[in-house]
Amino acid sequence: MALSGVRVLELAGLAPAPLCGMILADFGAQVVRVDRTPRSAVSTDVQGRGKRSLALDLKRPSGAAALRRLCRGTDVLIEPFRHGVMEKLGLGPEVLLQENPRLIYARLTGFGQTGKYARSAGHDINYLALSGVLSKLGRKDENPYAPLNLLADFAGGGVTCAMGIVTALYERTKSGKGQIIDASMVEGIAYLSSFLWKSQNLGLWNRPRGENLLDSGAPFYETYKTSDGKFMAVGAIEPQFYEELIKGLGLDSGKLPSQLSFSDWPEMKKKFASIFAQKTQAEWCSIFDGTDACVTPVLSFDDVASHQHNKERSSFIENDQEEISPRPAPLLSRTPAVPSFKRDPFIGEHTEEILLEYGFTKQEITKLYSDKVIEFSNPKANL
Ligand SMILES: C[C@H](CCC[C@H](C)C(=O)SCCNC(=O)CCNC(=O)[C@H](O)C(C)(C)COP(=O)(O)OP(=O)(O)OC[C@H]1O[C@@H](n2cnc3c(N)ncnc32)[C@H](O)[C@@H]1OP(=O)(O)O)[C@H]1CC[C@H]2[C@@H]3[C@H](O)C[C@@H]4C[C@H](O)CC[C@]4(C)[C@H]3C[C@H](O)[C@]12C
Repeated sequence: MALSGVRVLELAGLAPAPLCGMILADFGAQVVRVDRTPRSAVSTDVQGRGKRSLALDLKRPSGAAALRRLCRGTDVLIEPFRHGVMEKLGLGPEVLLQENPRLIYARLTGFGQTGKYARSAGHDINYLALSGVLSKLGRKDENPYAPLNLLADFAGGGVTCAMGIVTALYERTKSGKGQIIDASMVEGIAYLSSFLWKSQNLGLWNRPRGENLLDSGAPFYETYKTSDGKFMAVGAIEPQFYEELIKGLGLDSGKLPSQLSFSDWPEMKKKFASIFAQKTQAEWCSIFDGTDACVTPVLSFDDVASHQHNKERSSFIENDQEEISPRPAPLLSRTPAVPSFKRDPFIGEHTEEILLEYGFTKQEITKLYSDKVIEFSNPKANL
């Protein structure tokens, strides 16, 4: 796999850092999640695929010293705390990079390492708000609306940080040097929104929220309810595709206002809605599948894996526990990701084997254990 041989330590965090670690593990890196001890009964990390767990108390001097030692033998550290936490533990980048100049120290936070909010708590919605993007999301006359925690946590956070890590790993092949990555989710999501900034001059966003081309203003870029309570998604932007949509709906474009007549959009939406409400989702699929009308079913999580297209591409996978989840993307032709099919690790499940691998002796491990700095988990006790 592309990242095989890369050693990663991921300090356990909430949502973005676990995704970042899972991406690296899916593409072949050896990812160790450093969990807290005393451990809670169950890990809250649902993105532990392919990782192993080491339970280590970083607040104890010997625990922090153990992490320093682990960092000397690792390529990447992913750190998910607000600014100042690592410094307080004596584990700031100056210390760790001095001991291992090849280390890539990835700091994945909401607000970044500097600035007024660097030490403030926050979550996805706050980062999205500060990036400016939240102000664009939502329907007409409604409050701004955050699409779950997908944008800041995962796109602007986990994925962007993984890109930073892979870029730094590539650069290191030339310089031999590591570096610090300051991955702010506010900036990650702002960067992802470059298109919105750059397209302002095209007049795409001149109207209030919810009245523009791609923000649910246009009738041809909308979801519509079907007679069986499901939905269809319509994205017929280009005139030739719009024409196919009109045909599929049984309308005559000669008798309709022009596609880009903004003032007619609200009425056109009502018309489209009443037509979509007359057939089931399956009926609409049989009309639109195989056309260029850009009309697709809005699939539920129950239906998505069995949809013919997704099945043909094996886009979803099932692990040993019969849990279905998305296959890693993108597909690399020679060295594709090979996700683990095993269950996620229990906290502390691999403490001993990891420490041995990183050069700790049995005696050192026993001492850390008797000092309650590390913890082991017996998987059978968790079943
Ligand atoms: C799914 C829920 C999560 C949703 C997340 C969401 C919407 C997000 O936006 S996540 C993005 C959050 N932001 C960031 O990650 C940015 C950077 N981080 C931060 O800003 C902060 O970390 C913070 C604000 C997120 C949290 O602040 P906090 O004060 O708690 O932490 P820090 O200041 O960073 O300091 C960390 C301290 O911890 C010490 N530490 C760390 N590691 C160790 C260690 N190994 N040993 C010792 N000590 C350690 C460190 O030293 C710091 O100490 P100090 O403060 O003294 O300096 C899920 C959210 C809640 C989940 C549910 C919940 O857990 C209950 C159930 C549990 C059960 O097991 C499973 C079901 C649950 C219902 C569970 C379900 C879900 O997972 C949640 C709902």
